[in-house]
Amino acid sequence: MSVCSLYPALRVTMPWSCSESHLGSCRKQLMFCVSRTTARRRASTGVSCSADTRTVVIGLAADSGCGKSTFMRRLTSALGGVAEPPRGCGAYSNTLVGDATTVICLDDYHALDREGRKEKGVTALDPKANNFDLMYEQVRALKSGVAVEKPVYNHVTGRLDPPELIRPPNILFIEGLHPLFDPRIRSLLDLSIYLDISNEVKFAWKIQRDMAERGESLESIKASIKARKSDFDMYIDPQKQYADVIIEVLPTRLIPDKSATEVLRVRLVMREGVKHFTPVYLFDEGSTISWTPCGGKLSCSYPGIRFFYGPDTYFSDEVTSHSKSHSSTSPS
Ligand SMILES: Nc1ncnc2c1ncn2[C@@H]1O[C@H](COP(=O)(O)OP(=O)(O)O)[C@@H](O)[C@H]1O
Ligand SMILES: O=C(COP(=O)(O)O)[C@H](O)[C@H](O)COP(=O)(O)O
Repeated sequence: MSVCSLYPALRVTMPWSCSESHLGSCRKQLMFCVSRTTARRRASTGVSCSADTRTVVIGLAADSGCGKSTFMRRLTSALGGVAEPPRGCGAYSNTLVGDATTVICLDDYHALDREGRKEKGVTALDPKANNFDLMYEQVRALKSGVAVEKPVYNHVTGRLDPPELIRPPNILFIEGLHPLFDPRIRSLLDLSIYLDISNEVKFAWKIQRDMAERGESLESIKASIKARKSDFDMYIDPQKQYADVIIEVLPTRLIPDKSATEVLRVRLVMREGVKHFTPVYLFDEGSTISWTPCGGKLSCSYPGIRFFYGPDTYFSDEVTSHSKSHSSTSPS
């Protein structure tokens, strides 16, 4: 392979692209934000790279329940083929292999299993519970074209299963709690993404997922959220300062009486000057656009859609803000 490009996926409207079917159902509000200087370059978003011999590595960081797996499923399918666990792996593999992509979940590098964390009184978010040396060695090996035997963390038993073979793909995603935590691992990343989901939305997503899919009770989920809060603030949230792309999901400001988890606002921030990454601008580079369509033409209550693109700041960096609001109920 000589060139790879991710244009459709990293246009990243994430799961909420503005399609006709979404416009009709009126549930979410979107806002995108891109850096001002990168916005000057060209109209399409993309990662491109010459990759004759090496694997492109993309990190996706977020807390539990923030949509990492959902995002990865969508992204890998957009990049070709149905991403599935590797052939011959155990039943509880956390890995997804697609035509050009492999997604590994960094939970597999937990150094302490569930019992071990309990004994030591640490959460999975604590760096002490994770083996960053091995994570670094294996991501580095894959990036340089060498297959690895990666551990597997079994989320059902809470223990480590036998390792699985991971071959170097064209594009390797490393998703999890800490892809941007260790500077050695950051240095291996060609692109980094942070999903910054506001507490209201994150907890609603996590509670519904953990109850439906992981058999947890509401009380135990709430207790776990509480127990993890300080480690989230200390070890997970600060990673966003290193991300090239930040996707914020926040409660709406459009409809004050709607519940925060029904109507969402999304802001996309893209840093400038990232090698091989060409962020998006809307309509006309460097311009400011604000658009609110006529409510009478929407199938939802006015203003169901709001769209904005213009200057903004992120961690003191000047960025340009894209905002697009529309409504949709489908999460992914
Ligand atoms: N883009 C989205 N829009 C709406 N809901 C979402 C979205 N992404 C995730 N969710 C909800 O959040 C839950 C947790 O998402 P998941 O991808 O499993 O998170 P993570 O892998 O970060 O723990 C999902 O079951 C889904 O209900
Ligand atoms: O925070 C996470 C990440 O999972 P996710 O992002 O998929 O929620 C999990 O709590 C730990 O990996 C420990 O796993 P467990 O709680 O199963 O022991």
